[in-house]
Amino acid sequence: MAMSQLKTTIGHGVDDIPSTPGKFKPEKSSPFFFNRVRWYTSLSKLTLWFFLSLCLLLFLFFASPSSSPPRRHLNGGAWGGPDWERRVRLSARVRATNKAGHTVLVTGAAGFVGTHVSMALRRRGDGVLGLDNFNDYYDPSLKRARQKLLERSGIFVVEGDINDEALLKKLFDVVAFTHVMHLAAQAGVRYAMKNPKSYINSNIAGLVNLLEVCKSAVPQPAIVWASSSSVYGLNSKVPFSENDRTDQPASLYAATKKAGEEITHTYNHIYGLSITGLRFFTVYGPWGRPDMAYFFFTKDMLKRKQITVFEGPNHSTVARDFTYIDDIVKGCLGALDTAKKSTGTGGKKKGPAQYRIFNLGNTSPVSVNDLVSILEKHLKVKANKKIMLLPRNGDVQFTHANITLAERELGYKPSTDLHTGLKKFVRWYLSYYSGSKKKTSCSWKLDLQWACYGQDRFFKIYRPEKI
Ligand SMILES: O=C(O)[C@H]1O[C@H](OP(=O)(O)OP(=O)(O)OC[C@H]2O[C@@H](n3ccc(=O)[nH]c3=O)[C@H](O)[C@@H]2O)[C@H](O)[C@@H](O)[C@H]1O
Repeated sequence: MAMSQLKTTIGHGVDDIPSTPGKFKPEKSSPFFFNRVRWYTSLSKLTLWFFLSLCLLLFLFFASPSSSPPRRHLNGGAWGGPDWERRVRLSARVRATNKAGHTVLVTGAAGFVGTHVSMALRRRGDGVLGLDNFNDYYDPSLKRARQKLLERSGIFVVEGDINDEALLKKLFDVVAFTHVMHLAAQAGVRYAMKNPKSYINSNIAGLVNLLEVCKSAVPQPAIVWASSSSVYGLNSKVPFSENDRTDQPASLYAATKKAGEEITHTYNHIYGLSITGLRFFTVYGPWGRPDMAYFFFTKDMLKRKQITVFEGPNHSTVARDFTYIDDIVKGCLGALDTAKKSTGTGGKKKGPAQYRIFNLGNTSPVSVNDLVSILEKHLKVKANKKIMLLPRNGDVQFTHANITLAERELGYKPSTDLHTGLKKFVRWYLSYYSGSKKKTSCSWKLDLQWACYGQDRFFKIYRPEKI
C-alpha cells in the first residue's frame, strides 16, 4: 500500500468509528471497506496482545517467590524474604555446646569495635547477628573487608540503618535477642563541625529508634552501648570518674553521647530496659578507624608527608588514655555477661531495672608526641611534624580514666601498653595495605616487599635516609 493511500485509509477509519460498535453495518460496496476492516482487525489484535502480555507480566510478578514477603532496599542492600530470614536465624543461633550463650544483635558490626566484639562473641559460641549501614564516613572498603572477616566466622551482617524501624522490628520478630550491643554511631570529634546533622541522625534519632523497638520487644533485650570519654569534656579533675560532672562537652559528638546517656536513662526508668553505657577512651588497634590520629599519622608518615601534632597553651602536653582494642573487647564482654535482664513486657515496666555506666580506659595517658615517637620506632620512619596549638574544634587537652568501677563490676583489667598495641597495629596495617593494593599501583611493590621480606629489607631498599 502506498503511503498516501495508507494515510487516507486511516483518516477515514478514525472518523468513521461509530460510538456503538455493534451497530456498525459494513457497506459491502464501499471501496474503503476492506481497508477499514483490516485496520480494525489489527487494532483489536494489538489490544488483545497487549492485554495478554500485561496479564502474563502480572502473573509472573505475583507468582515469583521473592514477592512474598517483600524485600526492602536500603543503601544498595536488601532485606526480607525466606533466605534472608534463614541467614538471620542461623547467624544468631547459639552454639549447642554453649548452653548459657547470649543471642546478641551487634549494631555497627562492620565498624572497628563492632567487628572485634562480634568475633570474640562468636569465638566463645554466642549467637551474633550484625547490623551496619556501611556509610562512607571513612573508606567503606575497610568495612567490607571486616564484613568478609565476620562472614568467614559465620556472622551475617545485615545491611541497614538503625533508623529503619521496620527493619529493626523484623529482626526482633525473627530472633528473640537476649542482648543488644549497640556500637553503631557517628564517631569522631572534629568531623562534627563539618557534618553536625549526621551526629543527630545516628547518635540521637537512631538510638531512640533502637530503644523504641527494644522496649516493645518480647522479651526485652539487655542493652550495652558505646558512650565516650568525651562526655567529661572540659573537666580538669583527673582521673575521670563515672560520677564526675559531664555537663561541659567540647564537641557536638560529646554532646550527643551525653544526650545518649540521658536518653537511655529515660528508657530504663520508664520501660524497664536494662542499660549499660561504656565510656570508651580513644580505642586503637588492628582494623582500626582511618579517621583517628594514630591511623592517619601512620599512613602519612609512610608517605613521608607532614603530620600536624597538637599541643596545649604554653607548649603544654596534649594526651590521651589510648586503650587497646583487645582490652575494650574484654570490657564489652564483661558488660554483656553481667547485664541483668530487662524488667518490662509489652512496653510496660514491671520493676526496677539495672542502669550502669563504666569507664573503659587504660589508666595511663600518653602524650601525642610520645605516640608519634612510638610510631617512628615501629615504622622506622622519622616523622615530619608540624606543631600546632590545639584548635577549638572539639578536642580536649587530655583524657585519663579511673577504671576502679569497671575493675570491680566487670573484671576489667587492661593489659596492653601503647608501645605493644601500636606494634600490633603497625603489623596489621602493613600486611592489610600491602595485600589490598595488589596490582593497582607502583607503591604496592614497596609494600609487598615489606610484607614479604620484613621491615629491614624494605628499608634497605627504599628508605631514603638512615634514622
Ligand atoms: O575517647 C573517645 O571517646 C573518642 O576517642 C577518639 O577521639 P580522640 O581521642 O580525639 O582521638 P583522635 O582523633 O585519634 O586524636 C588523638 C589525639 O591526637 C591529637 N591529634 C589529632 C589529629 C591531628 O591532626 N593531630 C593531633 O595531634 C588529638 O588532639 C588527640 O589528642 C575517637 O575518634 C572518638 O570517636 C571518640 O571515641
